[in-house]
Amino acid sequence: MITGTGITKTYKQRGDVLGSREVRALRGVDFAVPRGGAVSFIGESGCGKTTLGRIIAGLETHDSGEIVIDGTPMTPLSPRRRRPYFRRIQLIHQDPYSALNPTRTIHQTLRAPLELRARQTGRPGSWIDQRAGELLSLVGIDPGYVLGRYPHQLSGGMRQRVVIARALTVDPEMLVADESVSMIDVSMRLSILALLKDLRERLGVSLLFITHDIATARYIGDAGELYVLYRGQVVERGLTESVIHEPVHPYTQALLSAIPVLHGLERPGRERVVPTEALDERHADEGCLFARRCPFRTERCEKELPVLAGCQDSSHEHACFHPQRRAVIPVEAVA
Ligand SMILES: Nc1ncnc2c1ncn2[C@@H]1O[C@H](COP(=O)(O)OP(=O)(O)OP(=O)(O)O)[C@@H](O)[C@H]1O
Repeated sequence: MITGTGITKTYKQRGDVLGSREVRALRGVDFAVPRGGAVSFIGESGCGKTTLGRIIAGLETHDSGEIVIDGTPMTPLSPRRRRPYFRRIQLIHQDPYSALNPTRTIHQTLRAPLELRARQTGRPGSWIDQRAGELLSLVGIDPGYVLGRYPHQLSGGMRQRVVIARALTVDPEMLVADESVSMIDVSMRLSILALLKDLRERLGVSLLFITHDIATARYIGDAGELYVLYRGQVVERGLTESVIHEPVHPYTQALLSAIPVLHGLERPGRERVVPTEALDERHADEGCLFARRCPFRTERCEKELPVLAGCQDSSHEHACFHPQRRAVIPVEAVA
């Protein structure tokens, strides 16, 4: 079980004539990924998804909050003592092209971490090549075909499978997949997603999926939870099917709509969700983070920040002063 409580992260960005500025990538994110569970984070570009994935995988530090892995809080531990915990969490990068060393064959790529694993677990040297073969078969590729090849000799889909096999060399408890299919051919995407689901079922690894695509989140996390992230804050969270079928936060509703228009409104004429580009986010830190784009905002929204809480009208949590089920035109309806 991996949990995070109140995770914050602020970056200092060097600016132009206006000087440097701070970007609050994460503003107190709470999450829980149960053993063998599936959790998806969804949100548009810049909402903090990648930052969160890297923090969870131990590749980035956070400013405040706590990550607890199997009951052990990480903050009091030295970086050296944290390492074995974070090794249980493997990040699968979105870009299989840059994730593999182009000068190494697939055999060399898998052999290095397996040698370490063999030493850690007291296994004989003969186990290493046998395990490399097993892992490649597990991810659906013929070891005989790929072991002697270099990454550039493989298709994008195969490369991504090798990246997944490499992640499995350390027997992880959780895979963090950051837009893992966005950079491979459309025809290959579904099979990689199916592979991740299959690995979850067969190996019992939990899956944290980070995406901007609602259809992907739905496919991967059908039996799990969906977190909707907006400007570093979780604005809606619950069972994936519940959030998708009965979203109550206007941002989730906009994400689910094929076009950013919400129907069934009490305030006709103001229904358009303002596109992000139209906003100067620097001065938008007061009140609800979504208020300036929201067709349902009231005075309260401009002054107070809503926090994540449950409500009578839905089975999941949201951070909104005016949560309401509203009809959404599903993405599939506009193909
Ligand atoms: N190393 C960094 N230095 C400064 N700012 C950063 C850094 N990494 C991320 N940011 C900023 O933090 C915010 C969140 O970025 P992040 O990459 O986590 O978002 P994202 O949702 O994954 O976006 P995308 O889907 O475009 O990758 C963005 O405004 C981004 O510009």
